[in-house]
Amino acid sequence: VKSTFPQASIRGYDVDDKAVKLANSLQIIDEAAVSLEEGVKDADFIILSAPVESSLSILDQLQSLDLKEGAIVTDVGSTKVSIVEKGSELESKNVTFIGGHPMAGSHKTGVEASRERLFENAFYILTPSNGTPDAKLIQLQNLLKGTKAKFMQLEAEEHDKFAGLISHLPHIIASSLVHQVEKAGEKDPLIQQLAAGGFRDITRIASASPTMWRDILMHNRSVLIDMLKEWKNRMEHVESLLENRDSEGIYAFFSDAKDARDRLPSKKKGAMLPFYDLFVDIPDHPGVISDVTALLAKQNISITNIRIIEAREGIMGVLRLSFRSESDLVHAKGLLEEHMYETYEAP
Ligand SMILES: NC(=O)C1=CN([C@@H]2O[C@H](COP(=O)(O)OP(=O)(O)OC[C@H]3O[C@@H](n4cnc5c(N)ncnc54)[C@H](O)[C@@H]3O)[C@@H](O)[C@H]2O)C=CC1
Ligand SMILES: O=C(O)C(=O)Cc1ccc(O)cc1
Repeated sequence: VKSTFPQASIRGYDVDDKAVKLANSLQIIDEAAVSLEEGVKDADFIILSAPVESSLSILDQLQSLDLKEGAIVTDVGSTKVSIVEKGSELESKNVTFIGGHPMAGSHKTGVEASRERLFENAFYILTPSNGTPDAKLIQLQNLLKGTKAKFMQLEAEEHDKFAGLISHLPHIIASSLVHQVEKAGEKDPLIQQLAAGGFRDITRIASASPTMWRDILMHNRSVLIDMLKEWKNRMEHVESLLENRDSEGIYAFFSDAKDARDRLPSKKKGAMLPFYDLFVDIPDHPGVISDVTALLAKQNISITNIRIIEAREGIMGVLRLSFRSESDLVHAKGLLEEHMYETYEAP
């Protein structure tokens, strides 16, 4: 928002004080509000970015708070039907609710996982309802144009079906795989050590916030129940291919999946790329940053992003280094600790 509207003032509120403080010191917000009430009064736009169940509770609270006439409220939740239904109640206050879902992110949570270009080239779904004035929809897209996302309008029901299939079901499957390996690992701890490569790729998302995912499942229940039935049928099909030693069928199972996977539109820079962050405490004296980067360069560890956080005069600053892979991160951490730097990873 700031890149397009430098004059805009962004007020942030979170039930967790630490989150607001960090957002303030990273200059993601201009001002911390002490309460929801203070945060929303006079606001032209209100963006809810809490887990779905919490956003529903915030929408309830907004009903009894003073809001500016004509204000636009939107959210970024991963499910839309229940949110859009609750949001429409704000019409009685002359406030427009438009559901939103930027379809990009990562398995990381918290303010520290925010990125200016996170939504670049990603689809940003908006779910206006029949009564949503066109002018309000245009105003919201205009506000968000600095994200450089590709806006798309969907019905809330349609959204929940699509997101269920491409995001929520895969999340359940990833977490189930981790459970299966964890269970087997109780008997045979070597299994966990061997779980690398493909297993880590396919299960990365299982490291995401359990609160966020509980809420997503609770609010896309019926869609996911149907999809799990279909999934179980598919697994039974694989099982029967194995039981029947159907080598041709097994080949076709993989070959058809490969063809379909290879036809998917390619990933564009900026969208859905995982990142691995390491935070390094840096004393406030010249040359420290070049020392850190030189140490990593000598070991051929590439940094994909670097940012200095909270470097005010006279205090210890924090350097955020982003890497392409977890192994680069682990390597860098070891190296910097050997050189007496204090490091820590984002939760
Ligand atoms: N993580 C991701 O990759 C993506 C997440 N989303 C959606 O965005 C929303 C937020 O997700 P994240 O930013 O990842 O979660 P997060 O856990 O990083 O942030 C959520 C924040 O909401 C705060 N919060 C909870 N209840 C609150 C309340 N009643 N009032 C004020 N603040 C409250 C929490 O303290 C926390 O700081 C979720 O609805 C999620 O479905 C959408 C696209 C991508
Ligand atoms: O980690 C990833 O790759 C994601 O896909 C993150 C994500 C999680 C939830 C969403 O609704 C959208 C994106």
